[in-house]
Amino acid sequence: MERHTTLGEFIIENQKDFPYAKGELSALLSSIKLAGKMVNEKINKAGLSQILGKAGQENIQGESQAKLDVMANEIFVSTLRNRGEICGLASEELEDYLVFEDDIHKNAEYIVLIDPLDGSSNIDVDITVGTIFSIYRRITPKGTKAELMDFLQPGNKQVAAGYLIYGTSTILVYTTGNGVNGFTFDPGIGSFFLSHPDIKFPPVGNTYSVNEGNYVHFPQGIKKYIKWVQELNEEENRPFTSRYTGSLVADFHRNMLLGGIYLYPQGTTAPKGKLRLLYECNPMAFLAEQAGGKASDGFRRIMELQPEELHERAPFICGNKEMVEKAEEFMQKE
Ligand SMILES: O=P(O)(O)OC[C@H]1O[C@](O)(COP(=O)(O)O)[C@@H](O)[C@@H]1O
Ligand SMILES: [Mg+2]
Ligand SMILES: [Mg+2]
Repeated sequence: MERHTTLGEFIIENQKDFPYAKGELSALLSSIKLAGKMVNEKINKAGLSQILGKAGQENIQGESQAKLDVMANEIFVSTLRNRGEICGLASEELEDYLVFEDDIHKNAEYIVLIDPLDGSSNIDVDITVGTIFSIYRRITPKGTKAELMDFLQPGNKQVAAGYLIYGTSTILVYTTGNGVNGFTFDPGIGSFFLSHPDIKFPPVGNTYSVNEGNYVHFPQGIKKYIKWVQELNEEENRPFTSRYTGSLVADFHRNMLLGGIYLYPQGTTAPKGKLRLLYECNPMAFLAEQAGGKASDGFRRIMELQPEELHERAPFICGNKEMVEKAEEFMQKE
């Protein structure tokens, strides 16, 4: 019988990538895995347990929170708080970052940023959703309280990033800067097993993911790029296929496995786009680059952007390298 590597084993085996590792990052990844299992369990029976629908309150971004947004956030915050590997946490669902002040946490090395439930508009209609996480080493000295500067680091300082996708099966995909690997959850055994080793974007892609309903608001460059992908050109395999789920994690995952590009550009109604730089764009950009793809705001590498606010947004173009460069070409021409 073929032996599948568990996520736990893989994390430990790959600790050697970090010569000075003391196991804190491995323990933190295991905590994220545990919280992911708990959220997965809730999502799988969402329709039966009164956790569909709105929570009746808004988050800092003025979005009405789904009950599952709040629940997933609580699960991640309590799991990560109780296991002492981080000194602070920031979340899409929390106005301000959390500082964990007791001694264990104060001496912790890492901070985490999360989008506890990505694709919230799809929860009640049983379409794939996800969780996104990004991990940094703190800047402030150990033994002190975490500060805003620990969170406002550019994406190229991430030590790890990943997502959980709650779809036909539940998969945890992550990178620590040595490639991207995916692990499928086996509910019968209760463990994640390596199912997608060393994921790379295929050489070419022909799928584009964008909310065309916003077309009228898009910048000229993006309008012209979308027209270009829709033109007939058999040699270049155009027109491309349009696929857009309304869940960044689901569209990114499909495009990384099958080839494609995801775009959430700025627009007249959203001058900086919709997606949040720190816990949506940066982690996906790290994964994309590690899988041979690219992520930009149309002009600059996402991972070089210097964040100024916790919940700031950024235009986001991410996918196969050539496809992103083509979109950038149209943006820069304009
Ligand atoms: O409905 P729109 O405007 O196309 O936005 C969909 C995008 O917004 C998001 O839902 C934003 O994420 P959240 O659900 O975590 O707020 C992405 O997952 C998705 O790609
Ligand atoms: Mg999101
Ligand atoms: Mg969310």
